Amino acid sequence: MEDQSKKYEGKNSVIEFVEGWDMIQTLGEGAFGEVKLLVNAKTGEAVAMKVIDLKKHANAAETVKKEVCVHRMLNDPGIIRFYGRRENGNFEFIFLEYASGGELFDRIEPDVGMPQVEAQRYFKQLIAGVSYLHSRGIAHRDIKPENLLLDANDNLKISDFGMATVFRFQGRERHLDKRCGTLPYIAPEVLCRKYAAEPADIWSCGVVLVAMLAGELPWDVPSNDCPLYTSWKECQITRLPWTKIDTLALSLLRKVLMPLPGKRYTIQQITNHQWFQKKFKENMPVSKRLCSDVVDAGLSPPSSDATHLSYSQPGLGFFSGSQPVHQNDTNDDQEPNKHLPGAMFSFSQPAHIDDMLLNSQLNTQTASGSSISSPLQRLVKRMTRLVAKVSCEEAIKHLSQQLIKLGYTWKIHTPGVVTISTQDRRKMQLVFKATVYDMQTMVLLDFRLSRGCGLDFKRHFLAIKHKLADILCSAPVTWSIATATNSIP
Ligand SMILES: Nc1ncnc2c1ncn2[C@@H]1O[C@H](COP(=O)(O)OP(=O)(O)OP(=O)(O)O)[C@@H](O)[C@H]1O
Repeated sequence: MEDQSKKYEGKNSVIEFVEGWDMIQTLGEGAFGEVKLLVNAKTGEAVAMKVIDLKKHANAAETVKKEVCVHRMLNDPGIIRFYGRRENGNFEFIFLEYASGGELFDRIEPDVGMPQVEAQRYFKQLIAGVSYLHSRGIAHRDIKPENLLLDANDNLKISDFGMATVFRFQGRERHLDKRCGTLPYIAPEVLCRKYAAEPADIWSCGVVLVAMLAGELPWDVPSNDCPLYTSWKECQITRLPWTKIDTLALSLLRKVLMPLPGKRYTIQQITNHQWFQKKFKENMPVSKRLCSDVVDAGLSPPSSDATHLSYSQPGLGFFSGSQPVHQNDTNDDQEPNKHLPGAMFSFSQPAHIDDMLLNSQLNTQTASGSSISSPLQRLVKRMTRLVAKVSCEEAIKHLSQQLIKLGYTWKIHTPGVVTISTQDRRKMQLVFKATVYDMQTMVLLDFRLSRGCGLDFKRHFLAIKHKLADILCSAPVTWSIATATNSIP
């Protein structure tokens, strides 16, 4: 088959990955590579593709094999669907259900969190997903808001099975001993002894709940040399973040974040708890919020319900007709583009359906002239994007100057991508990237976390945003739509 990808090489265009499937944007970055969005130019179907550079890390191949092995066993609405994998040279490609709502992490406002009603909804879905995993004998071992994705209907999906393992097989359960996870979310027993799988995941869910209700993490690490943790153990709840959380939620957290795993609440007990069952008053239904955002922007409301505003998801073997991807196949017939997309996408010459839709969102009109109702529209408050009123070059220049003033270390490896390095509040490495996109009528600065604490990343983002005030659009008419849409790059 002709390698169509060659046609689209170049940093200023959308790249066709395999025939009919365009690589639109980078969705995120992980330890072993990037996650890209693939869209079928004809049908609009969307797929997330995890690209793993097997040569980059010594243990990448083994880790990925295990991840695939676990993930392909799972089939539940609360879990990101696994479609298949493909290997090509040094790269492994994993095809996954696309979660167009982004990360749960993006819904948490630093130091604030989110309304209880929303936190409860996400927590219920998280617990349902974890319950399914445990019923299949799988422990996730890295539950945190960055690994909890949201679909077009704002439903939570557990993702990233890189640390997952089987703890129960044919009715026989084993204790785990691998110390893995992310320190602030990890259960205390994981750090010091063999541990039971289920209570350890449940603990991490509790920390996610704290992050949702308070917008901050309760401790750096649950060990006795961390004063914030020891004070929790001693039931001292008269300080932050506990003072931000209401009594009923706190009473649940006391049981979920119970240091002794044997005394910790089980999923059954969590679901029976009053806070879990309480009917909180809705602030405003999502669909109403969607309409009011549109009205705020001076635009006509969408014709369809928010629940329909998504890409459709292909079934297994979504390349059928050209190149089927079976879950355990390695298929080299179609050469994936080795040159993964560069930065500085330009949408000035839309050649694909996606480009038109992207532009239509910004212009509030679809190519056919109808008002906002494209299936790509998603109401996602991505808080780490900015719109500049200057050119790409000026935006980068200004950003670089401000980064120097603020004392950051930064580099430009790829044109249009500024990589910023610093330390988080725990003195751990924090790396994030600012990618500058030319959107024809405006310049978009998209900040994304590469490594480190997500909440600290947001704090740094706000400091940088403040310094960039001079070059930012204050209130463009289309901005609430643009920011609210996860479909722009
Ligand atoms: N299916 C998906 N749909 C949309 N975005 C996704 C999807 N999968 C991953 N992402 C984005 O890419 C990011 C990195 O993905 P993921 O965590 O799976 O990679 P990883 O290499 O396993 O990362 P980690 O370093 O956490 O192990 C996610 O946090 C998310 O923002």
